[in-house]
Order: sequence, then structure tokens, then C-alpha cells
Amino acid sequence: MAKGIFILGTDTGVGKTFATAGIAYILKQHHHNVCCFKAVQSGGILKDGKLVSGDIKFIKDINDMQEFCAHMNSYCLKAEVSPHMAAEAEGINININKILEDYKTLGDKYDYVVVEGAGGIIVPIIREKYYIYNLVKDLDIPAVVVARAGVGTINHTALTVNFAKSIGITIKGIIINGYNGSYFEKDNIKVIENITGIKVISVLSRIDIENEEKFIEKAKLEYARSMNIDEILKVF
Ligand SMILES: Nc1ncnc2c1ncn2[C@@H]1O[C@H](COP(=O)(O)OP(=O)(O)OP(=O)(O)O)[C@@H](O)[C@H]1O
Ligand SMILES: C[C@H](N)[C@H](N)CCCCCC(=O)O
Ligand SMILES: [Mg+2]
Repeated sequence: MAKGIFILGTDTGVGKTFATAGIAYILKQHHHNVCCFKAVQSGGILKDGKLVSGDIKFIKDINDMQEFCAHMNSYCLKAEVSPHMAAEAEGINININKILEDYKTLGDKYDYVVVEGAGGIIVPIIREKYYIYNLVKDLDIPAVVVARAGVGTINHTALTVNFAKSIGITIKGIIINGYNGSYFEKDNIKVIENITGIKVISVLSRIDIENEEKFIEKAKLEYARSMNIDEILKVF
């Protein structure tokens, strides 16, 4: 069975997918057998007339993975809203056992599986029943928190880490994303490490490039610059 890590975010849009792709990239660069898993995608994109996970597409673009493995994304939903609501809108009953089985299938084939949630830690997958944190607990794997670099991140990151710890989820590290080096972003890193007692294992810079291909190339350089293989291996 593979070693897994759950990539939690302090919010939607903070860079979980960006960081997930980077972790897989660094592991692959060091010849490790790694796969990624997006249990539930809401706000899927149309590709060749089929609704697919944009998060998995980005991860594959970064990692030159051509093959599509259905197990990498258990549910792909149309509406760009919370997963519980997107599923309700399509009349889909999310079956948690299917998610756990997809993870197990990947885990049997790969040595490392990087799992991305949706939004933040208390986002519902099934209304009033099942949340992202339930999935982390059911998968029984530790987590890394991806946080924004700028103003507002201290509070969001501390709340996420404290809540996770309070229910027995182990946080192995924090990744700061969208960094541009301003004085308050530098200080945020120190304050976050001090409040949470968790190490910031990578600081990913903001990439200001519109062109998709150039963005991918720049992202790879950024991962190589700011993600250390030893720190990445330690979180699993
Ligand atoms: N370091 C960065 N530099 C430039 N753009 C970035 C960076 N990180 C993320 N982005 C962009 O910001 C957007 C949100 O990032 P991302 O998709 O990784 O967020 P997320 O936390 O995975 O969101 P979701 O909850 O929807 O899964 C994307 O368009 C992504 O390409
Ligand atoms: C649609 C979005 N990009 C994510 N896939 C889902 C984010 C759910 C957030 C729910 C919430 O915290 O209010
Ligand atoms: Mg994402």
C-alpha cells in the first residue's frame, strides 16, 4: 500500500492543485512512483465534450502524464460550488466507499499518492453528513496545509491547523503559495510557524504569466527551486 498525504487548503483557490502538482513533480524528478487523487471535483471542465477534472488536467500537464486513469477522480461535478451542493444539483449520491476504493486502487499501484481535497477542511461532501475532514480521517493519512502568502493568511492557517489537530489529524507541514517577497509575507511565515508549531516546508512564488504553456514551464522551475525532496519525503 502506498504512502499517502492529504493536501488541505485554508480555502478554495489557495493553490492546493498548484502544490499537489509540484509535490508529484519533485517526486517524479527523483524517480519515485507517484500518482495524484482528486476525490471530488466541483466545477469540472469540458474536454472533447466530456466533463473532466481541471485539477487533474493541470497535474497531468505539469507531470507529462498522458494516460487518464479514471481512479484519479471519483466524482466530477458540473456546478462550481461546494461538492455537496454540486452533487445535489445533478441528483448524484456520493458514495464514500467508491472514493475509498479508488484511493486503494491507486495505492496498490503507486508508492506515493497525493490527495487533494476541495476547498477548505470543513467543506461538506455530503450535506450534514460527511466533510473533507471525515475523508482525511477515513483515509487515515497525514496532511499538509496550503496557505496564501498575503494578508489574512495568519488567521486562516492557524484556524485550519488547530481544527485539524483537535480532531486528531496530523499536519506534517505548511506550504505557502503565491509569495512575492513583501515584508509582511516574510513576517507571516515566521508568525504562522510560531503559532502553529508546524514548519513551512516550501514557499511557492507567484507566477505572473498568462500564457498556459509558459506558465507550466515556469511552474516546473519554481517547484525545482522551492521544493526540497527530503522535506517532501518526510511528510509521507
Ligand atoms: N503560485 C501561483 N502563481 C500563479 N498562479 C497560481 C499560483 N498558484 C495557484 N495559481 C492559480 O490560482 C488559481 C487557483 O489555484 P488552485 O487551482 O491551485 O487552487 P485550489 O486550492 O486547488 O482550489 P480548489 O479548491 O478549487 O481546488 C489557479 O488558476 C492557479 O493556476
Ligand atoms: C468550486 C470550488 N473551486 C471548489 N471546487 C469547491 C469549494 C467549496 C467551498 C465551500 C465553502 O467553503 O463555502
Ligand atoms: Mg484544486
